[in-house]
Amino acid sequence: MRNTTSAGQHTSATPLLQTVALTKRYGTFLANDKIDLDIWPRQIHALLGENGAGKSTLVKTIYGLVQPSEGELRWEGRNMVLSGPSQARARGIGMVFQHFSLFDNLTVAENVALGLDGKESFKEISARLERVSHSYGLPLDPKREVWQLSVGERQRIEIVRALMQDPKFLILDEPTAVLTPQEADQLFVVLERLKSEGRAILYISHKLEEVKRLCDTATILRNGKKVATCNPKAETAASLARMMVGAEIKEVKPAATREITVPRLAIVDLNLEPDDPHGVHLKGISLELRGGEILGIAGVAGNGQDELFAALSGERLAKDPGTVVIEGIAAGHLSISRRRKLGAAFVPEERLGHGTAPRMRLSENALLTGHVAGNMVLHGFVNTAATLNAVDRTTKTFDVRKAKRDPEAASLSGGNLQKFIVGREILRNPAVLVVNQPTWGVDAGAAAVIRQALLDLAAGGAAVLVTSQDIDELIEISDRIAVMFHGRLSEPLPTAEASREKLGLLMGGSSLEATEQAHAAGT
Ligand SMILES: Nc1ncnc2c1ncn2[C@@H]1O[C@H](COP(=O)(O)OP(=O)(O)OP(=O)(O)O)[C@@H](O)[C@H]1O
Repeated sequence: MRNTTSAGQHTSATPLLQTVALTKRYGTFLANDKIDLDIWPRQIHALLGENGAGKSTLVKTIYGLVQPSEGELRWEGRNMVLSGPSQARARGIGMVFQHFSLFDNLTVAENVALGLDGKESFKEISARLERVSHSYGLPLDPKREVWQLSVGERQRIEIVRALMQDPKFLILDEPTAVLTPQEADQLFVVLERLKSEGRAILYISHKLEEVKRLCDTATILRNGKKVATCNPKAETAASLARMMVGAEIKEVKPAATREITVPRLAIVDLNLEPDDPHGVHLKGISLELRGGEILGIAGVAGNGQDELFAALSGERLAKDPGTVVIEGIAAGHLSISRRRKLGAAFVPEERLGHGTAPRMRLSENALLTGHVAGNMVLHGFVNTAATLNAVDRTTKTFDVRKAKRDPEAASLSGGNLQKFIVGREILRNPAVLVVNQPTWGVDAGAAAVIRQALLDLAAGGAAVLVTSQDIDELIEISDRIAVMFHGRLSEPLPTAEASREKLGLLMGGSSLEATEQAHAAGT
């Protein structure tokens, strides 16, 4: 499959895949508008655009999940009509989705077997899974159950499952959004190898620096239309962002003065056994967060961040009420609504299912978390005007793009749903905000809006606890940063002292490991 020279010119006559004037309408809304795209073998092709620009719609059409309204798909120069993903896979098109489609209670091998169309025995699938995963440097234990795995490992399953079908063309939708810098580096090695094997890759990402580093070509969509194709290596992150947005992106500015006030959130020696035998045990976590402050928690996914969120939000109750203190009130035993009534707001990492009910309209979702504080329920009746008003306000402030005023949550693009959830909670003006991965999947412009809103919320007197895998984000907005590792939290560092390198080492457990050993020796 040698089709490009080292200089990057194509030596094959026809692209591997072409979209010709590809158009997708939802009602009167044009999600994709006459898009022409050429993908060549041995090419890593970026697909860029703001949230809602039409990237997922385009790749879902190429993968047979969405039927185009007009236009044509061509595979190796010939017209291709796909009635579903299995037909796409049969041609050699693989896809790794932004949201994983894995069953938590099944093993790695069982999950992979479910996604394969072939007729291999389960034993053969397990053996091949182990072989393929090791050969690409993405080791997986076929026998482990998915709920035991970190986000990075779960994504590895999706990638290995796609690779087991020996694809000629692999689509990845924001693969590094939930990865640490080290995990992302590992993934890039795999992608370079796939490219050198002659495969083509279509890569959706909002991280422009990584696109510059990895991709040979970039196609940029805006409002459903293709607006440019360029060599990202010859662009700057700012010039790529400008092409996506059609304007300059605003810089995030901390308030000139921020008054640090009273303690609003305290965690006092929180020890929590996991729900399940393989979850993370929270050990001796203590911190105090005052009004006006943003505290960042960095860490590789799966080190207790989800367990800490559950303990703070009230999804998990603590034995001792005094381990979680909100606005001076011992709250460890209180339900999530009672904690909300104290002035706290919570934004979980998982958008669909956890952050929103996917099949409910946005206004109904607004009611779910807003009813305790707002005027959304009057005399026992839902005040529809108030719930719609909350949707409109969030939409306007956070530029949530959607096809109609009050659609089902699941119909929003990933980034727009994230903007809606984070925006909904910020606009409630909480005294304490606990947010996990605030800008996961959000485009550069919208990420700046969300970060600015978090800074403004703190400037207005709230205490903000942000957990993120994006170290640069934490450095940009936090006053102090702590690192989670194996269920323990490091002493927070003032951000001025928290370099990328230092945090990276702490995330790998460098100094916390010593603390753990000391604890182990002492017990
Ligand atoms: N099933 C659907 N019904 C109605 N509208 C839809 C549907 N699917 C997508 N849309 C709309 O089409 C537009 C494009 O969505 P798409 O998911 O392709 O965007 P995207 O560029 O992938 O965004 P993101 O970066 O946020 O993932 C959005 O405005 C979305 O609301």
